Amino acid sequence: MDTPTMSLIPCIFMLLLILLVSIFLVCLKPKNGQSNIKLKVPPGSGGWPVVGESFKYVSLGNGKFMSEKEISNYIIGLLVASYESTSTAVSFVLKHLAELPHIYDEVYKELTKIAKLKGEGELLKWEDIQKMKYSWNVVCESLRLTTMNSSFSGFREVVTDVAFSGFTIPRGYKASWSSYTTHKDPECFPDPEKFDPTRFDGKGPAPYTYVPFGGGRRMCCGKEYARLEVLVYMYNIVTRFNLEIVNPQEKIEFRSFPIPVEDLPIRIIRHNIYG
Ligand code: HEM
Repeated sequence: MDTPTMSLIPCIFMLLLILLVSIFLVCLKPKNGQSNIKLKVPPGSGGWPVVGESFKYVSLGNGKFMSEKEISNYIIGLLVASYESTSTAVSFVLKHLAELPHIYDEVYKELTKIAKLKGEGELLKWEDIQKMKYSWNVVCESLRLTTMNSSFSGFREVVTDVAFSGFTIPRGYKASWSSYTTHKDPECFPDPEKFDPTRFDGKGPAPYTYVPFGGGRRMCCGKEYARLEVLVYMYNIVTRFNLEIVNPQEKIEFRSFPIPVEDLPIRIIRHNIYG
């Protein structure tokens, strides 16, 4: 019988979208009439307002409510920042695991050890996530090589004149930063194209050389949540399936997010860690 092949990206996108919308709805639901944000629940909604509608009722505290433009900006911001980033991260972790059997084997050892200490079907606990050190190093290395913010990350105001590569960027200018070149700089990461999770052992890379989540005051506020999502996903895949890449020559286009041009087909082969 043929082993199943699936195009992972659409499946991952769909699962994460459902998860995010569910979490969002749970956050919006007032608990015993009390909520962190001031919500006026639309009449007849039974306490479960739909996402877009709900924003209309969030008070800005000065008797004003959000405009439709602001609402759509927030929703698009939420989708791009949280859902595209994490689903892309998961896709590339699976790609690296499928391409590099020696890395898969180490992750498999770590994750099955955790699984076997639990009952079959028992859910992960917070302490289990803390034990996934090698697996997290693999995620970090995957994020380094296929950095999300490949061409553009956002703007920073230049606070002092900066001389760079024969150019002067004057104080007060807005500069767009990207981690792509830093992550591939051999001075920061020797043999930069090599997939090597041990770079993150011990103290790991020097400060501000590894910045997939940005840095400073505007650093990604979803980092820890993303870590949880990616590790839980990885655990559930690796403890159930072996992975084989279908087209090792598949090209990756780097737009604002890296995109495998053929949707990254991966062959999944079921295994049972309990024998
Ligand atoms: C692997 C997954 C993720 C990556 C690689 C990522 C990366 C980033 C980066 C590079 C920034 C810009 C940081 C800066 O300017 O210094 C950012 C900002 C942000 N991220 Fe993430 N992110 C991820 C997941 C998430 C998730 C899951 C959420 C929400 C649940 C989220 C919410 C945000 C928000 C709201 C901002 C704007 C923060 C601000 O401007 O103060 N991100 N993210």
